[in-house]
Amino acid sequence: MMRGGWHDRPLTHPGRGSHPEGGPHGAHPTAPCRARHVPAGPRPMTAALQSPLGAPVTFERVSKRYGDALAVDAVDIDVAPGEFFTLLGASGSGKTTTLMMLAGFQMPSSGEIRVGGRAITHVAPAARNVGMVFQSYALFPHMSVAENIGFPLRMRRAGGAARDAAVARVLSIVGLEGLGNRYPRQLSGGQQQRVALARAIVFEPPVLLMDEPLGALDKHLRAHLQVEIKRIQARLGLTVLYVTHDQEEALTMSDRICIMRDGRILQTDSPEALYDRPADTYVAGFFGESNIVTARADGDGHALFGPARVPLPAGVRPGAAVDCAIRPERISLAPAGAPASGGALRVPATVTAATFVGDYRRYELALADGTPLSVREALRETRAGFTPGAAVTASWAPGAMRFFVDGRAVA
Ligand SMILES: Nc1ncnc2c1ncn2[C@@H]1O[C@H](COP(=O)(O)OP(=O)(O)OP(=O)(O)O)[C@@H](O)[C@H]1O
Repeated sequence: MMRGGWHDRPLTHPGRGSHPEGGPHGAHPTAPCRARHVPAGPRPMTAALQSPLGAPVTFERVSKRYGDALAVDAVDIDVAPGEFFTLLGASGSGKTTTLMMLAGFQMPSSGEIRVGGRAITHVAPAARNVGMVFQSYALFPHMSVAENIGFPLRMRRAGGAARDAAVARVLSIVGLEGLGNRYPRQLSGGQQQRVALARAIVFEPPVLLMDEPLGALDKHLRAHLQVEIKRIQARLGLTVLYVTHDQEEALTMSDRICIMRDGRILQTDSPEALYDRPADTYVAGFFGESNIVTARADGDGHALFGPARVPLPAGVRPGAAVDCAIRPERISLAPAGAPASGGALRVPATVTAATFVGDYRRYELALADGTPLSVREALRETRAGFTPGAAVTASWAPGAMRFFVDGRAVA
């Protein structure tokens, strides 16, 4: 929705799963249900129709308490101008509450939020100038597509010609040229979500909030719109705060991802860093798979991963229980007895299961002492796959391993 303003929205708060004319977001009973009124927009229309750069967004020690429950616990977030920033976490981790505090629909219990360097914690939603898109499209059913998209501009008293031009422009940006006269009920789910996106960006807000915007769409359409949203965001230079619980979506779309759990931020990093250097076992478990063996550190800086003796990072004290992790795709397989490549850890194993999964093969192995190991091998035309019972050597670079003590990564 537009500018986060109560005036800009259908009469109910368009939370996930809610219909524009239906009940408010169940998890947010305090959401606004005000009648529309014409706001004093923060910028004159002429400025709003120029292309602005995205604004930086800062949360400083922001908490939100509902009664006894701490939904968001002293979070610090810094989003750069034009950055695609994703909040990712399990259900109830505080993602939506964080977004709603930025939109102005929830008031922080403590801390400060700034947009473009300006403290907005006590600024009314209408004056925050953020665009919003929700899983439920929250379109006005009695308005045409063009009227829906032009609505925020009308609320900002944009003249007819300027409004028509802006609507035509965003219709083209979201790929809906020619559909301006249709009504929402005459559109597919994906098209309706494009209208919602067009409506959120028509006044060119420097910050766009998206809360599970693709959650209602099928997988194929999701993938398509993910690319579209990224394209539009890059083209307009918008700062995007995006909420999802889909890790693949987060990895594909984000410049940085902030992992939330129980209202806290566990790690904020690039997708690559989160995948390769998770700060703890929870984050490691969030993305992809890992083979994890818990072992005792010996007095010589090593631990046994099954039968393999692996070097540990400096700083692991002797006797500590260490979770030693290696991702399935970092392991190579060769027939037993094949020449060794230098530097790799090499472990004899037996294939217990082999599965063809299209672009890769997945193997389950048993190491000599029975330790199970999953391997994911990209298909190579030059070699046939191994079959169950085959004797193989599994190998990987020691540097590909990650180690955790008491759940925290040790580097
Ligand atoms: N209005 C409210 N009153 C009381 N508790 C609330 C309210 N809104 C959210 N909560 C609680 O705050 C916590 C965080 O909720 P929030 O909706 O932010 O999580 P989320 O990560 O967005 O979850 P989901 O992915 O399921 O939407 C949850 O425990 C939730 O039950």
